[in-house]
Amino acid sequence: MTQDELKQAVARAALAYVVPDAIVGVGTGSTANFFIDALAEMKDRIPAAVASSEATRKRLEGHGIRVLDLNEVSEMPIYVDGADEVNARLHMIKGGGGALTREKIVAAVATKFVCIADASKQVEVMGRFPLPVEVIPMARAHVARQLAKLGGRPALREGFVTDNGNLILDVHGLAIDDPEALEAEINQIVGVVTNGLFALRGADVLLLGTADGVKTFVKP
Ligand SMILES: O=C(CO)[C@H](O)[C@H](O)COP(=O)(O)O
Repeated sequence: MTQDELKQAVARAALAYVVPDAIVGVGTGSTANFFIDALAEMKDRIPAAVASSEATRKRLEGHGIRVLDLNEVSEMPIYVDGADEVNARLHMIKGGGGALTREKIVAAVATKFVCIADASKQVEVMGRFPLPVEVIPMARAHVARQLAKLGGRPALREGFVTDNGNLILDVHGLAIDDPEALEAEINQIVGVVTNGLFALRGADVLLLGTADGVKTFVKP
């Protein structure tokens, strides 16, 4: 199976977690796009969705799915999104598409985070994928110096501005042996909006696309 077929398979499997008559939170990226396309088939059974990026909002609306502002929503049973890396504790690195902050905010409101990923995203130790950090533009150099003190090599994502008008530093070479501690530590740096570690609030369910079919992992 191709990587896209694996992504499509997990996207379809995630439909089983969508709660009829309830709002669904939707992530960003190519796997999330397959989920949006699959969700369109059951759009009559969901009242609306919340989008984690402008790209996702456009794709949902393109399918005729109503998109609500998160501030209008107090309960959301599930949030479905992809990941750049995911470990056995269902901690993730996210933000390859630069939508990490909105993804983290929408996920925080959801009761259950369903991660959909092809098998290439499963890792023992996270960190091969550079960790995205969203930064207020005037703090870019300061934050880069602080990240270097943590042992990372930050690189500005050239020509990229987030939906929030900020910049992304992609941090290479970080040793991520304690993802929860590192997530908290990076978020303490003044000028950081958030970082792409999703460990303090990881996924609750991982649907992993493999050559042997979709495997389900539940947060230990
Ligand atoms: O965090 C993300 C976007 O900010 C994506 O979920 C992550 O980059 C995975 O993307 P894809 O499904 O295209 O592999």
